[in-house]
Amino acid sequence: ISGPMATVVASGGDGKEQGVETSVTYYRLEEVAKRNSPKDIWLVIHGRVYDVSRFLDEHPGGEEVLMEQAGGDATESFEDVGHSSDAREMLKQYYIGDVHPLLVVLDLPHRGCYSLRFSVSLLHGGEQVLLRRPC
Ligand code: HEM
Repeated sequence: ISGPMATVVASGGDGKEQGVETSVTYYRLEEVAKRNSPKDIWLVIHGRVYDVSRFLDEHPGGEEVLMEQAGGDATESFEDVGHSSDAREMLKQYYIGDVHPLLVVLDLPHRGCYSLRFSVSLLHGGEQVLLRRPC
């Protein structure tokens, strides 16, 4: 992988909706991690990448909690708060792309143990892959 991101164009649905194409930009966690300054903040929530730079001032929970998660995976803290459905709806405004499942694997640490299950829907119709580095 040479660049920080990859863009994949997938045609949607069963092929009946002709001309409907969804373009998704995939980011590496490495690239997201760089966006951690007060003027440039990205977060990952449920595998999706959000640019919340212009949301800092508006967040009802304050900017500090967003700063703490800057450049990282905020899924757990986002869920712990029990955000309302309105809050979930707001996410769409800041969505910029997905974390690519394969790029997640490339970003995994070479040391330490982990066990990760993910689906490679792009390659094989939703097949589940279990990746494990034992302790
Ligand atoms: C783009 C991502 C986020 C959006 C759109 C968002 C949106 C909101 C909204 C609309 C509220 C008002 C209450 C509600 O409707 O649930 C809220 C409250 C809150 N948020 Fe977020 N939030 C985001 C990320 C986060 C993250 C990552 C944290 C990390 C801890 C967080 C912590 C909080 C807290 C603590 C409150 C409670 C404030 C209170 O009740 O006094 N939020 N958020």
